[in-house]
Amino acid sequence: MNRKVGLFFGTFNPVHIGHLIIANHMAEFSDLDEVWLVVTPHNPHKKKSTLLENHHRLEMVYKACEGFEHLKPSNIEFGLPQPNYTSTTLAHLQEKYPTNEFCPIMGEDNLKTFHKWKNYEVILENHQIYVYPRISGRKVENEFKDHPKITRVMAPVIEISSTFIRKAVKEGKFIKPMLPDAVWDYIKLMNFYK
Ligand SMILES: Nc1ncnc2c1ncn2[C@@H]1O[C@H](COP(=O)(O)OP(=O)(O)OP(=O)(O)O)[C@@H](O)[C@H]1O
Ligand SMILES: O=C(O)c1ccc[n+]([C@@H]2O[C@H](COP(=O)([O-])O)[C@@H](O)[C@H]2O)c1
Repeated sequence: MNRKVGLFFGTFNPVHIGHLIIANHMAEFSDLDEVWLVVTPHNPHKKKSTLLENHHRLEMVYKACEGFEHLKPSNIEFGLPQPNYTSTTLAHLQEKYPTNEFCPIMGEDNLKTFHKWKNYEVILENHQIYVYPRISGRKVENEFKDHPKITRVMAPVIEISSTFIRKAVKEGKFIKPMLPDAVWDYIKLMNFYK
């Protein structure tokens, strides 16, 4: 049987409830059978300076997904060339799991810069992209507006970022509700982001 797998890519430094709510919402309220949270070693558009090691970010995603039947952590990009281009990862996954149908998941904000991604036309040709709403100023008025390969899924908008969390932890703020409990505990235990 073909499984429809949503791919939620991110650096997850750290994974937070904003990520988890979207991933779970996609798994529960769209036709995706499951959602993989793909931990990216190096986003082509971001600096690596404040990044925790790959295995720590993966461990936090693993802890965040525990107890969610349809959410899975993925380290598939760890063995691929860096920076990690999504088109390369998709080609690799399709070869490894030929019967799965892979559908990248992205926020509406990412759709605005999607034309700058490497081989974005190839991604659109071969994959259905699932887009959820974000608050991000102006609406998307570009070539992707009513694109047939884009499926929109309504989901709650939760404006938390990993940047905010890293800064708050550094300042000693108590922000436990913004993170899955096990992730908060792990950050404390390991003394991350101090
Ligand atoms: N609060 C949120 N709600 C929904 N999607 C989010 C949220 N925060 C980030 N995302 C999206 O989740 C994916 C992974 O996010 P990423 O790991 O880059 O987190 P981030 O919080 O944006 O990180 P940073 O603040 O370090 O840049 C990206 O596609 C990003 O756009
Ligand atoms: O393939 C690309 O050209 C490309 C360009 C920018 C971002 N991405 C991927 O998109 C994911 C989310 O990006 P971001 O910037 O919203 O954190 C991240 O895991 C990146 O690897 C991919």
